Amino acid sequence: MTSIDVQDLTKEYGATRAVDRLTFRVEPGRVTGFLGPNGAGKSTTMRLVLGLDRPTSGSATLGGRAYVTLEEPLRHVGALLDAGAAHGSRTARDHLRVLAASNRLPGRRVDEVLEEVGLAPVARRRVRTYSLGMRQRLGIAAALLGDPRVVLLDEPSNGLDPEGIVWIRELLRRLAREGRTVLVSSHLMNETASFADHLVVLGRGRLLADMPMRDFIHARVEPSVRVRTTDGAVLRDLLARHGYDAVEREDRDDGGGDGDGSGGRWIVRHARVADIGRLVSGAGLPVLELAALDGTLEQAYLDLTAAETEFAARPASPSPIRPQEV
Ligand SMILES: Nc1ncnc2c1ncn2[C@@H]1O[C@H](COP(=O)(O)OP(=O)(O)OP(=O)(O)O)[C@@H](O)[C@H]1O
Repeated sequence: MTSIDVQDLTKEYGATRAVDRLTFRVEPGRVTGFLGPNGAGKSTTMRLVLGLDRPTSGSATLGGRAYVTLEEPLRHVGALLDAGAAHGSRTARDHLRVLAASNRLPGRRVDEVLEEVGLAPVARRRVRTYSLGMRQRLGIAAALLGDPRVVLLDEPSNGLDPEGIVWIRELLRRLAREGRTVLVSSHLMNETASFADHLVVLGRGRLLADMPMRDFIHARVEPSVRVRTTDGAVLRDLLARHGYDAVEREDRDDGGGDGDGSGGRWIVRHARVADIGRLVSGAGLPVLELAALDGTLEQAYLDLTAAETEFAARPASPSPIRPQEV
């Protein structure tokens, strides 16, 4: 199995330390989301892993080997770093055929990956006529060409239409199921939440988090419960007697209640759905609605990176944050 190992990695550009003593491992068989604010060092780290730049110190290896020592590297590692990398005057098919030939890959792989990324019908068009999303698909085709064990994708959803976004999500999940090592950078938190199992988060070149996505969210966003019963006042007193901090939330649609005289929904902070359900039904109150409010990756991420964002356009959000009251 091929992991990516980043060990004490540092990269300086003049006075800028883009990557700062970074150590983490990307394991096979899962999708690792690579997150961090603009300028955090994600692309630089990927470039160092791919041997496109030399570290100032430390190392980045694939299955224990530096990229530059790999023969026919596309057979080991596929990467999408810059969707504009293909030559505009070439057709997509020719672009891939050149790549395949230089890595001694069979020509049939070109047609297979063009089919896989949905570009087969336009494969003979020049790349300069491609839209951003089509170029992105071509970059992904190039990454998959050598059937590699390791896949690194920098912002793969960039420019993709909704169908393309669903497609990339399913592709990433499948690559992980096949036991490949998949590292994907993104600024789209909902997207990342839909495909990542694990997260590596950077801030100003340093490692801020390296953990399962679920743990990352649970550690930062307090769990809450949404509940509605036939009698809001009785519910409020009951919850208060048991020490729960609950607030009534006006319904957005009709300004309160569902026409059944029950009042609005209550959001109970620091609560688990089983505890609130037991309490309310134990008191004999009919439950009209009961739901766990899970924190989102976006909330957890913003909480962590608020202090790390070099180019923040607004003040940091208060902490701790609550799940979205949807
Ligand atoms: N070739 C370079 N020369 C000088 N500085 C660079 C170079 N490449 C990156 N940097 C600097 O290194 C830091 C990290 O940049 P990097 O592109 O790795 O961040 P990133 O996390 O990928 O950001 P983004 O999310 O905006 O793509 C930034 O301060 C950037 O300006």
